[in-house]
Amino acid sequence: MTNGMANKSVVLQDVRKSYGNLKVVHGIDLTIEEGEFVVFVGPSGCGKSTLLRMIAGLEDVTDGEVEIKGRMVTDLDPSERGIAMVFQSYALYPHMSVRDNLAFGLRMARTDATEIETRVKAASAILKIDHLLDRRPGQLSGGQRQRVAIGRAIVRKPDVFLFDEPLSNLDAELRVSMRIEIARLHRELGNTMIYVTHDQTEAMTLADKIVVLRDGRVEQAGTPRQIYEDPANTFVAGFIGSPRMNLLNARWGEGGVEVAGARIETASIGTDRPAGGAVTLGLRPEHLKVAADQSGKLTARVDFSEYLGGTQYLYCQLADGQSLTVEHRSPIGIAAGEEVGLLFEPADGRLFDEAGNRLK
Ligand SMILES: Nc1ncnc2c1ncn2[C@@H]1O[C@H](COP(=O)(O)OP(=O)(O)OP(=O)(O)O)[C@@H](O)[C@H]1O
Repeated sequence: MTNGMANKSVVLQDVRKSYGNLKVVHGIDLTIEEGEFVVFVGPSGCGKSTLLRMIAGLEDVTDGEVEIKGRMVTDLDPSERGIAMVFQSYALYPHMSVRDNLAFGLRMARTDATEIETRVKAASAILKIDHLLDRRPGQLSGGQRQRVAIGRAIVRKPDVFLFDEPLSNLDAELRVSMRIEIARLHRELGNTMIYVTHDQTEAMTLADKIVVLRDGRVEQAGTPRQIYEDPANTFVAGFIGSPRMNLLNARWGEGGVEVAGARIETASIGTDRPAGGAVTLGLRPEHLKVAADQSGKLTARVDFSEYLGGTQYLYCQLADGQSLTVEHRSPIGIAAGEEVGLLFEPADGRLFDEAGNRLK
């Protein structure tokens, strides 16, 4: 039952899930190292919560194996897996004080009373909720409730923390500060954490490893930087990054690709194919710059411009009607209707084949 690999925290082997005839998770293999912060991200319905709940033991696995800290836990109850889960809905007991909410799970597990007190004290200090211990959940703000929910996980001293969109019910400002709190918590506790979100900023800022899911499959797993700079396909390229990466329909030409009548040398992007075939050129908005004199690698008409203070977004159209977003650091006085030349380093471009897979 034990594989002897102490550094592996959670291992999924060909994990599948069906509801009746509906297959929602299609065979996922994933290894999560001890202490890693892993974020499952993907569009609504891609199966992230289902996958997390299968790790937790809240959903049965239709096929495959789940291993936690070298133990096969596929058929074990949630309470036997060494995990603690934090839900979006907080799931606190409304009639109990914060102190009792924190202590409840430990009392059920017949933990010694002094030990309970010590752990409740330590957790509430970490989360700065010591002054709220005698209140009930109804007397707390959303952010405070979520802290209590996280505290309840901490007191159990789990091997693995599981978070299911824990910040979705909070307003934007509080989400940012709680995000930083969770990062700090991970640094302080050093536990393995698995976190589900559809918020790519949370994914990018919290994760050691991001797992991008679509339709019950892993599209790519890697560090935030790998996912951002080396997306495996157009789905990942378009999903991570805001504004989105521009994905332009192009054709192979001589020594490069042709987009909207312009020729882009692709030697530095590292691939070359026979002329005529279709290809997608990916350009991040921040890699495009407006040329001072209208010359440039691409020419575009500005449809709409948004001034954001530190940056300016230009929503443009190329000669062939394809749209393109430019994120201009150092705002410039450009108005809708103007023609602009756009500059970029070809090496910043990313090429994808007709199936959407990255070409190198
Ligand atoms: N109990 C169920 N019965 C049938 N289908 C279900 C059930 N629970 C989930 N599903 C389906 O499984 C798929 C994955 O759902 P899941 O909740 O894991 O997605 P998700 O990526 O977490 O989405 P969201 O971000 O919207 O929460 C969806 O298509 C969903 O409709």
